[in-house]
Amino acid sequence: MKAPGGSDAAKRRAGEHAADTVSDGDVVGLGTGSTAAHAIRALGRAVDAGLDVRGVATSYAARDLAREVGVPLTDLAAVERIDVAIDGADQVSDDLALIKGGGAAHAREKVVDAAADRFVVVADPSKETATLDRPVPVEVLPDARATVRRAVRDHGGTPTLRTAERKDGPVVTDNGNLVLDCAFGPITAPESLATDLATVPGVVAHGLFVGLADAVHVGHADGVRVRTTD
Ligand SMILES: O=C(CO)[C@H](O)[C@H](O)COP(=O)(O)O
Repeated sequence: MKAPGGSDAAKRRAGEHAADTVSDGDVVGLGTGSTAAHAIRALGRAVDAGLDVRGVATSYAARDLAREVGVPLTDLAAVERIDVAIDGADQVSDDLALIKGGGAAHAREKVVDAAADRFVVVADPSKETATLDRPVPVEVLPDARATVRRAVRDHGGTPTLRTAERKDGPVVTDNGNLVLDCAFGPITAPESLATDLATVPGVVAHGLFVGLADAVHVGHADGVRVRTTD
């Protein structure tokens, strides 16, 4: 479930600013979504200008874009660590907890973002909130959708199977799974909800990213504000 709106100029400023922090020789996690796409395009231009990096894509979409703009790719399965990951978010709280998965790519995004020495989030101001309150995307094994739905309800959530306007039936992720968007209202204890969801059998990955982001680059009309946990 995509977060509404957000100015493309602000997204571009954030993406380009984060791409500027990549160093020669880095293995770079390439996030998914319209804001991370600006970072990938900026990296493509930097590669044209001589920067030596290898990208690790978080989705088919990120991989296709990286190929199109000339960012050399390596396989996630071939790397043990990543220097920096640049990825978008659907919501960012005051303490840099995130909701991700608007593009249903959060399972692979979590592996890549968590493996990075530096995880840089790119966002526009519409993503900022004091307390997370958007539905949390939960990727589930298809056959576990009913049991996971019940477990989500037991944890106080309201699950909705994700569908797409231009497809009959449910959205199927890059990993062949389904997504339940789970509304919990304001999430005042994201860490404990994250643990609860992660331990439900059949959950492949959920979109709460707690304690992972090192910095958030927020694009504004007049520049970029960098937020950190310090
Ligand atoms: O988590 C994601 C994909 O699974 C995206 O990073 C998130 O949806 C933000 O996308 P956008 O930059 O287009 O607003």
